[in-house]
Amino acid sequence: MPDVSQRIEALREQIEEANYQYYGLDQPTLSDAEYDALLQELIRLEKEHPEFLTPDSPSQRVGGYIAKEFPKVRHAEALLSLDNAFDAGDLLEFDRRVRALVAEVEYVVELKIDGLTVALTYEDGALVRGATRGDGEVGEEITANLKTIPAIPLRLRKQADRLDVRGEGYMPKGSFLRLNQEREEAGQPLFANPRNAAAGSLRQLDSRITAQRKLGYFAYQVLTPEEGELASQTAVLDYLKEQGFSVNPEYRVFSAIEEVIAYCGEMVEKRHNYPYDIDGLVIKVNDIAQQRELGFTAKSPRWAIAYKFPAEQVET
Ligand SMILES: NC(=O)c1cc2c(N)ncc(C(N)=O)c2s1
Repeated sequence: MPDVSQRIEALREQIEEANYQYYGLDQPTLSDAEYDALLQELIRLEKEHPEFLTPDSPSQRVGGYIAKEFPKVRHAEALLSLDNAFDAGDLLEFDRRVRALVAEVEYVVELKIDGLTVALTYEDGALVRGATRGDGEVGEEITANLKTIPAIPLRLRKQADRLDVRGEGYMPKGSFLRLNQEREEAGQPLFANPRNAAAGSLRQLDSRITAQRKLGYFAYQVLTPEEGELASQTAVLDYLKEQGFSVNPEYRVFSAIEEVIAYCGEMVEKRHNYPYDIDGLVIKVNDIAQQRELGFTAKSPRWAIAYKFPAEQVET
């Protein structure tokens, strides 16, 4: 009979691997029943042997920490907002500004998830802090709540002294519909949309409530790609996936803005084809060195722009 600490370690590895397969690779390996059985055994063993409990154990995903308030935390680098483009003219203008500064350019186009931006910090491979965007400079520290989101790894899969990740926390449409049904049955006020529901869920003082909200997370940026010798945005996305993050697979690379414009037109028709809300696309210069050359204006990167889908006629 392996000793308890070996059994606990084995359970943690199996559970985190199952999370990665399900949320990182979208290829589940365990059934829900098998997964729950492992998690229940881990929680039981950690209760019987608290000396083996560690903060990065997957048992912490069920929450249980009740914050009094959310401490403020200053971001390592400001989370700037994106300039917006609403039509082909705006995108052509963006491309002209880019090409005035860099010669050959390639664009990556990613889905703009309608959630809220969340910054994550890992030290020696462990998630040590997570924060909301706040005003871009200072956010709210909501680490305990973020640990309940299986798509956010508690430990990185590859060695990294320090890693700062940006991504979007969101509530899948299915979770939103189920939550509002429960609230309606309980006579509670309904959430207007998945974005509000995600914001409310991430800012719960009781992380057990966050754990029940079935939130998701798509990682899309690292702060210092040069450190990891990541030369392009597509290399950053591959790296994030290797590290165990859930990375949205719907991204395209184009070498001409006309192709980006055509893709934006296609996506207006497909915007409801996903199990989560999107409100546009994010177009970025792919090459990291060119992003550095282009730099930032006072409020936004020069190397990226958000294409916003046209407002829809609300059925009255
Ligand atoms: N405000 C921002 O910088 C961004 C906001 C978002 C968003 N809501 N969804 C996806 C991305 C992305 N894939 O880069 C970005 S970037």
